[in-house]
Amino acid sequence: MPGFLLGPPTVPLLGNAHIFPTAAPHYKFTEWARQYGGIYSLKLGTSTVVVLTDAVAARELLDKQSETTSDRPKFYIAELVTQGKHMTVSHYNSTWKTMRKAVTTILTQKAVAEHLPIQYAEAIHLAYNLLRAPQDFYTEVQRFSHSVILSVIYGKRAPRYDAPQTAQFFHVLREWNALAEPGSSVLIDFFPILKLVPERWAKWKRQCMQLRRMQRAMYSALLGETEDRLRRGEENGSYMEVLLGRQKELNMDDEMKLYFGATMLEAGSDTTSIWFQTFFLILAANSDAQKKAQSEIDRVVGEDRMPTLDDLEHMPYVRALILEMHRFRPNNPLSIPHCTQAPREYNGYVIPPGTMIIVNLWGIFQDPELYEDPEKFFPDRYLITENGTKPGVDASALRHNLPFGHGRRICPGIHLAESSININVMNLLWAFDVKPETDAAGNPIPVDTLAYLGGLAPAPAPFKCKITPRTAAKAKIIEREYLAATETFSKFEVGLSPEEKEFVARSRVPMDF
Ligand code: HEM
Repeated sequence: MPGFLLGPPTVPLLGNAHIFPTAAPHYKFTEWARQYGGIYSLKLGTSTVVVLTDAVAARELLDKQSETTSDRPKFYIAELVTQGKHMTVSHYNSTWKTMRKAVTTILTQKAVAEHLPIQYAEAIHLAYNLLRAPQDFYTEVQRFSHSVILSVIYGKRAPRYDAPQTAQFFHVLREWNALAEPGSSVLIDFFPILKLVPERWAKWKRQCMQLRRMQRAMYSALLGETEDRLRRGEENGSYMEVLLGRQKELNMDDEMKLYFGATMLEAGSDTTSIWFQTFFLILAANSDAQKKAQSEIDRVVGEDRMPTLDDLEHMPYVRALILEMHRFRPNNPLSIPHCTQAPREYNGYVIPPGTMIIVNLWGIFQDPELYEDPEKFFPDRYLITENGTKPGVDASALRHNLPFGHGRRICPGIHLAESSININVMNLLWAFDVKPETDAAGNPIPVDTLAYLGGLAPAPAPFKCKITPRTAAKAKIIEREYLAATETFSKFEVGLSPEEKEFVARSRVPMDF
């Protein structure tokens, strides 16, 4: 006899809407999980939300039954802005399938290996910029992530964060994130009557239209640049060149082409950069783990060269540190919600079609039944057991790429993200010491590792830390490698603004470190 899921008590009409958390919802969802169990439900109006704080349930429903649990929930704001063409939030339909097929061809492990030269070069540029302006680390990691994906997709790099096109991209991205923030958008989805509010009283409708105009102008300009280069016979192997040649075969209309680029740039720029902002935050708070990782890197790499990806297999502690980073502060604490397209039954519970399914990664990774002292940053746990859990615990539903999601919606950028993470973690630990900022009396000002902004992928609230080269010799090696990467960069230094050209030229004048 099927049963119904437990959850917080509801009130007529609203269900749980009056207690639905709008800021940092993963905390409340985790609190409820400890009370109602690893799978419970919430009601928002007439709709149902199921929260999974249980890796087994997530695997059974989202990995194993992926053909009926890969839809995304209704998202009216995204519909207005992108007309259903943004792959990350698009419904599980033919548009999504076309775009997913296109993305899979560029981001396979083999294809990503071909992008490694520009990833290495950008990682060296990141280290070089940190020598010159360490206080800008927060925006510099954004520039790095953006430049890598911009080169892969549009064949041009972003050498400077505050150059007009790059600044505009991050401005539009911030507007989009703010508008799509679960707090503001969820109510419209669950109480559709709000859609009828006329535009003059609904500021969010005007904001959606303005954002749509900004997005279309920006992505049309980028696409136009690629088309012009193609016409001039100046191809440089970017994915948009391939796509323009195979548009008919891939069955993409112009709007899909535009939003395909948008999805990739947004997903590729925001995520990896948040990972690195968190990395600096955690290093500033954990000097012991930092020193342990540095001594392993020094043993494997030495003083005379920078690390390479081949070195990583000889660095168990650094690999453990990366896994612990993903567990301790997952980029998407609630992954990205899925939605059922058919009735499901799990463990005797009924899940109706159209149910939003949220995987509470935060709650899973902070579960004291699974992890010893889960609130402690402790990379060694991944040296003790494969999944970092307490010895003897059933961890068969955990996997190292759990922070990248589930089933057919699993992050297609996983290989690109992993190479960026692996290269930079080794480089940065090899090259720099990261410490808390000090006050006027020289006392360290502790960082707050729980101070985060909002959104589905919350970034650490801006913070200060001290990033200093570990030795002058290492600084010189970074500079040498940066100058040697000029040839790799030059292929992607196309269509640069005067500010960017001037910046690039200035950055290639050797400094006295
Ligand atoms: C630290 C880095 C990253 C993390 C932790 C991450 C995590 C995620 C997660 C949790 C999802 C949702 C999966 C699901 O619905 O089950 C996702 C989706 C997605 N990610 Fe990533 N991601 C990262 C980097 C990237 C990069 C570099 C790219 C692009 C180059 C990318 C492109 C995408 C796209 C396009 C989707 C939507 C997939 C779909 O809906 O079918 N991600 N990512």
